[in-house]
Amino acid sequence: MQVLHFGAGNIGRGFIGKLLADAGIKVTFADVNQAIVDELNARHQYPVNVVGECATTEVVIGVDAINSQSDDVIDKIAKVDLVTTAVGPQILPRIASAVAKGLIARFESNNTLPLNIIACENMVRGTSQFKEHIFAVLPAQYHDWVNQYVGFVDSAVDRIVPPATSKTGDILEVTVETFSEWIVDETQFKGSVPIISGMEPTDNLMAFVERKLFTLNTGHAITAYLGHYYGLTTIRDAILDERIRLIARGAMEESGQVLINRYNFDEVKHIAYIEKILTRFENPYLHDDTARVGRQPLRKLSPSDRLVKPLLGTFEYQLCSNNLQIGIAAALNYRNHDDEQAIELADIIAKQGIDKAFSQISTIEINNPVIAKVAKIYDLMQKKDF
Ligand SMILES: NC(=O)C1=CN([C@@H]2O[C@H](COP(=O)(O)OP(=O)(O)OC[C@H]3O[C@@H](n4cnc5c(N)ncnc54)[C@H](O)[C@@H]3O)[C@@H](O)[C@H]2O)C=CC1
Ligand SMILES: O=P(O)(O)OC[C@H]1O[C@](O)(CO)[C@@H](O)[C@@H]1O
Repeated sequence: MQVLHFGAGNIGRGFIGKLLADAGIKVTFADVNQAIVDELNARHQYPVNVVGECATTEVVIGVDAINSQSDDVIDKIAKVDLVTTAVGPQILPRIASAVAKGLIARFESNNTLPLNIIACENMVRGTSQFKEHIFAVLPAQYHDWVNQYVGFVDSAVDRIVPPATSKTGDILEVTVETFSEWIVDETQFKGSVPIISGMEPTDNLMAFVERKLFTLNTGHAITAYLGHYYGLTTIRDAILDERIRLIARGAMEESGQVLINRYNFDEVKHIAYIEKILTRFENPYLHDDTARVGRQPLRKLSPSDRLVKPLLGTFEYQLCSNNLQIGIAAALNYRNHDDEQAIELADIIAKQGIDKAFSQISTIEINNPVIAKVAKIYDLMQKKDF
């Protein structure tokens, strides 16, 4: 089996590429970072530090790489069995055209073997969204053929992999936590579902996607934004701060009540899931900056993402949302001159005022009482009086 994986970054090298290579699959990375591409082709292997109570270094072998802006990508897509991505949601539209050209090349070479495409991004049904970008640039005459032979498989991906500086200066070295979870929608595959150790098929993907995104990512983002508010630069320091921990845990529990109502999750197991997440945030072997976890606050405040979507869920089931409101106010209060979206967020608030800005970003009606409640907390935070 052969895979083309877009994005030789933290998740690409540290999770998805590793898992596939460990399963004996031939992995080719496609990336825009030529230094990484060259190094992968020079060595065909790289080290992964798996850190937790027992630390090990595992070497991923047999890999190579191509530049994702070269025509090599088109040739590869014509031949491989699987395409995966871990590039970031904002990059998916940018690689759609290369993938569309690859699918045309596959059609022209009459390759009717099943191809499956899996986007491994922090998104709800990210592969389905990727398919829309691909179909927007793929001429209509190929749509039926692609629908017949190409599976667009949604997934949920969970492993904390912050950027880490190698002691030896190795640009390929990556450091990951022990925990990992990759869940794929078995109903969307073309051909038989491949058996790959570490890739778990399910027929109930939405429950897993929402459980991960609206628990781990909700708590993580709130920890990052409150950490920033209190002047703490790492997730570990932030989650060890009792004020932040209470709110992050409370927000995960509020979001959890929505999930329990929606998916009938077992309450005791869900609380245990939250506790496990809190220990993962505390991992003393990972250095994870609040700026990484809080990156792109406009995306994180959008209606279908980890902050506002759980809040909307509390309206649906008439549940309490005090901690989510604090977390959202902290996100609105996030300022970082190195983050384009944080700059844009500050600009929107300066021009429109907090009430209108939050209403516009979240799409919540301006008259909804939650707008005023969040704005009040935001104002206190602005005055450093929260
Ligand atoms: N790092 C983490 O702990 C986790 C990240 N994720 C998700 O995985 C995705 C990737 O995140 P990271 O690996 O952390 O980011 P990263 O920034 O470490 O890696 C992204 C890679 O994509 C490459 N890239 C950018 N433009 C490209 C293009 N046009 N073609 C090919 N490659 C391109 C970059 O050069 C980089 O190597 C994101 O959607 C993130 O939300 C999900 C779970 C955990
Ligand atoms: O990658 P994003 O969506 O910007 O968000 C950062 C999040 O990604 C992760 O790194 C992995 O899920 C989380 O640790 C964190 O909540």
